[in-house]
Amino acid sequence: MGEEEAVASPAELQFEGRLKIVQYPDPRLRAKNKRVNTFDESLKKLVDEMFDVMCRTDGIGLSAPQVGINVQLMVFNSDGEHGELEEIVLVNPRINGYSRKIVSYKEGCLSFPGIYADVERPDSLNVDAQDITGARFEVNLTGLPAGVFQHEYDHLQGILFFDRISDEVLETIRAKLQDLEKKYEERTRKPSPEKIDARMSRNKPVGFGKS
Ligand SMILES: CSCC[C@H](NC=O)C(=O)N[C@@H](C)C(=O)N[C@@H](CO)C(=O)O
Ligand SMILES: [Fe+2]
Repeated sequence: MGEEEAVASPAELQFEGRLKIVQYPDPRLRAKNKRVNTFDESLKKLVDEMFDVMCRTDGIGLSAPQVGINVQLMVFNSDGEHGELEEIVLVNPRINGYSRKIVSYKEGCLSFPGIYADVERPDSLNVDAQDITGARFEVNLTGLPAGVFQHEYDHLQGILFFDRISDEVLETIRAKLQDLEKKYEERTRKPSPEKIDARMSRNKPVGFGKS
């Protein structure tokens, strides 16, 4: 039997003032994210504020741990039926299956300002999630929305985009990651909780589950 997943208390969905993007190597990006089972005004406020931060920072998707709230929640924009931008909210998402087709996309992450790298991911997938009211739904995603979903879903598992790239590609962004580690140490006066140099020798990027 699998491990029972922790559920967030209503207080864990609450926040004061404006949300701010948490940058690598902040440990909240690697912390466990609890399931949400409170579908109330606090959740709506959190979602509204996440869309606001995402727009202000030129993001195309955002996960709750990136604003320091360790719960299984993500938001992103996708093309609606008539071409207009649609706001998508996924609570407690789960991936049912992936396509065999793999595509490469130059990804950036709001928690790594100005850093981009090619990441390979399945082109489409089928997902189960709950909406902001708690209602369950299933959706097929393809192309950019599939890529954004997988990027955010990884955040909910504590996986960051550079975990999925080869050592060769990692080498091209290593100095910038080290700059972020240094900035974190200066800002917090604490040692960086992770160092890219410790990862450089591990040559196998994180893989995908069932296809
Ligand atoms: C391809 S998935 C990127 C999702 C990411 N979300 C959270 O970290 C994100 O929004 N990254 C931005 C840096 C991004 O991709 N912005 C767009 C639009 O400005 C870009 O092309 O840089
Ligand atoms: Fe990200």
